Amino acid sequence: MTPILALSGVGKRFGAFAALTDIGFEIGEREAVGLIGPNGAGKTTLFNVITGFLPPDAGSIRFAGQDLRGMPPTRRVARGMARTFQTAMVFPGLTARENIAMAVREHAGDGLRWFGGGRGTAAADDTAARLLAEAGLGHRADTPLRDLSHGERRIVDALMPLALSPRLLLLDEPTAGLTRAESDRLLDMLRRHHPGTALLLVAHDIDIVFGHCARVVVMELGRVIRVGTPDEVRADADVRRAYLGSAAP
Ligand SMILES: Nc1ncnc2c1ncn2[C@@H]1O[C@H](COP(=O)(O)OP(=O)(O)OP(=O)(O)O)[C@@H](O)[C@H]1O
Repeated sequence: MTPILALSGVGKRFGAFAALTDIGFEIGEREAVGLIGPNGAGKTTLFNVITGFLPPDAGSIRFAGQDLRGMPPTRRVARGMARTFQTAMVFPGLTARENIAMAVREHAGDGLRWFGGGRGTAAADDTAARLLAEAGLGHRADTPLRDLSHGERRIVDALMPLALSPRLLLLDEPTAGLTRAESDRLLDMLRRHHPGTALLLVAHDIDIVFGHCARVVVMELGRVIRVGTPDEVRADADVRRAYLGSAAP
């Protein structure tokens, strides 16, 4: 089967500094893949290259079989590649449901008419309510974003791109600042209610990555040093040296 994402020989330099060198790995349809590595390994740079915010200098990136060279981020999103919501389309004074409904309508090309109560408002509202209920936040749907806890906000952040029903969701530290229980709940929700969405998950907490991803890509100094199952990665001497330190994970 064609992988949803396939990287081959991807490189990125900042001047003389090689931030990414010869990056290659694949993500299967519906697969959850973790991306770990010490600070400065190049994880965020790789995210930006995959999503089109930075052009690579070398290599190819294919999404569902299509070469993404030169494709702007908005077209990548339209084709089913989403990342944690980073635009200004978040309104602290509006409720959780209203914010997510706006993301749904934005995706449907109907964003600005939201204010006028245009067509599709009820459907978008229903989708938002369903997403919140699935995430265990149904009781907070009518709470303004600014009144949610940090953990609840992170869950809403992750729900915004799900409004796009993406084929691939890239999550850069979605669990930062969450308790282990909140992190597990967020990732369980993603896998249970959105099994058709493949994930690329960056998280500093390796237990979260090992616990929720079928395979793990390990980066060090801009290179992939290992791709394997959590057990394989845990047992790998290079990974221990590079990322995990001398202590066994
Ligand atoms: N715009 C830039 N110009 C120059 N160097 C950059 C730029 N962006 C990133 N770098 C460098 O590229 C390297 C990789 O950074 P990146 O943020 O991708 O790593 P990371 O694995 O995400 O790290 P962290 O876990 O700390 O977020 C770092 O040495 C960083 O200083």
